[in-house]
Amino acid sequence: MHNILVSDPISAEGIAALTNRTDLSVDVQTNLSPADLLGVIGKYDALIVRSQTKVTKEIIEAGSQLKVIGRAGVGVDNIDLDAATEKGIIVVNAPDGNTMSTAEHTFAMLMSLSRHIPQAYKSTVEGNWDRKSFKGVELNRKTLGIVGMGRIGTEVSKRAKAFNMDIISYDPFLTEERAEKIGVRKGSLQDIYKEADYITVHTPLTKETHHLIDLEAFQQMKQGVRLINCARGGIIDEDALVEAIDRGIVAGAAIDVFEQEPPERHPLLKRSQVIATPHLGASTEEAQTYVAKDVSEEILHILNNESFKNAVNMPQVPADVRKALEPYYLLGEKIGEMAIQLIQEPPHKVTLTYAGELTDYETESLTRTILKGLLRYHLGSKVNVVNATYMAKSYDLSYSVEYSSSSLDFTNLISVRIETKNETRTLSGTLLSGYGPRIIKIDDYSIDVAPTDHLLYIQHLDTKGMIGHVGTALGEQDINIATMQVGRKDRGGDAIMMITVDKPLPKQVRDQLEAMEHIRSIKEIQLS
Ligand SMILES: NC(=O)C1=CN([C@@H]2O[C@H](COP(=O)(O)OP(=O)(O)OC[C@H]3O[C@@H](n4cnc5c(N)ncnc54)[C@H](O)[C@@H]3O)[C@@H](O)[C@H]2O)C=CC1
Ligand SMILES: O=C(O)C(=O)COP(=O)(O)O
Repeated sequence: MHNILVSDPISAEGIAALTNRTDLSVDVQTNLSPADLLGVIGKYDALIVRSQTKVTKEIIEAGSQLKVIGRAGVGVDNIDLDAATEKGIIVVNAPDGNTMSTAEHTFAMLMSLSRHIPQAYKSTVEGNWDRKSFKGVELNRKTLGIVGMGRIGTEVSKRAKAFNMDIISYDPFLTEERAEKIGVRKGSLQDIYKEADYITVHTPLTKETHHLIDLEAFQQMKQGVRLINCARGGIIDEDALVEAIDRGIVAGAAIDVFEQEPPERHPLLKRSQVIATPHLGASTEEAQTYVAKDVSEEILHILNNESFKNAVNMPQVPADVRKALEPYYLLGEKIGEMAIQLIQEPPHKVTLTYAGELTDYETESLTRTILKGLLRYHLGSKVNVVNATYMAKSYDLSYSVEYSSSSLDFTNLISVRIETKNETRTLSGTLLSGYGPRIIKIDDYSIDVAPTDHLLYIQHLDTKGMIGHVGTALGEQDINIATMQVGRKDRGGDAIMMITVDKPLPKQVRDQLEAMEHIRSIKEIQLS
């Protein structure tokens, strides 16, 4: 039974996929204080939030069972992503469900701002009939600057075009081709400041976008510019906006989101040029149902160990790539697990090489799986594909990935080279059609071994009788040999045996083998 906590108001219809399940327990508790949440989070496997709940490092650390945090919406700035990644908790969002609603809200704000609708409404219901104070401006033939041309920015641009606006946009990922296709001009932030009559922001709130629009930016803007923020409080510096309004640079601002929510008597709210809504961009029947449905589906997939698509703290793996790589994940994990057991000292560098048909795929997810196998051996189950690269870095283990055209006549090949201060070991494996994962090379020795639970790797001198001696020693202690592979470099030189046995070796057998003449080293390899 998995326990799920929903800590912000969410569409009941949207989460029906979770609440209808008898194998899940879903608690909806939308009035928890941070202290309450801290007290209860320990028993939940999944947490679903909107923008209200602040999922801090402290909450994440107290979430000892947490596997997934679902954001029923887009912005994840209320979730400490680094803390979640460090703990191996997947964070998923619902990136598409509220695009239309937020674009429409932005447009409602743009129009309200131009025609002073909120101010005029207030005046009218107060009994006035003031037709002079609320003279507006047309959108027709005005220039709209859009900062952030993602999903919402693009939908806003379509609506603005229908109003015959000229659109100039800045987004680090906006190419000339895409700009042309959407029918907007690509420009810099400075171009926008110089030319725009209206500026609307649609970026996430990040370190880079925090106070992106500050006093210096306002000083470059056209006198009488109007601003809209339906993205995140903090992208526009609120104090600078107040100053820009007071200096007459900004003629009006429409604000849906605030640096602190609720904004508690911020001077902005005292300016008659400012209209505001309480973070309503995504608040429609439709958007709330879509985002809740999307995030519920993702949570179900994650709790059932199925593939999912909207993780924000690990790479997205398209379904076709995941399907193609699925059988390699097991091979990769086993190779990682074996490689770490071949070395005697802490590793400082790992090089992964993919060859054959693996070079056709984006292999980041496979890399994470190999690192997971490698790190788990010492660090345990706290390592998973979400935090594998983070964990590697935090243990000063650098890793790199190479693609090779040489796959040693196999259709696919994964090699791991693991380096310590004094040793370098390499291990290669392949997925043999019809046979599954095989280890086909250790250092310079070719072998053919299935990565089963108990392996015995013996380095010895190539001399007669070795196989018999080892076989007899194991047999006498009731250790059954399932398979045995031998390999040598040169006649009479270094040789290896790779033996698969049915159970771990008792210490006395190990000691006995180690004491045997011509045996150089014995390594027991346990795979999970
Ligand atoms: N008011 C509300 O209720 C809602 C607010 N939002 C906010 O709107 C934001 C945008 O949402 P989407 O369009 O769905 O996200 P998106 O991810 O589709 O688009 C964001 C765009 O911002 C661009 N960007 C990032 N840094 C930038 C920078 N420094 N300058 C210019 N562009 C930059 C990205 O390249 C991307 O194209 C969200 O991050 C969220 O914070 C989203 C939904 C509802
Ligand atoms: O999706 C987003 O980023 C939003 O800002 C919507 O926030 P909300 O879910 O309405 O609290």
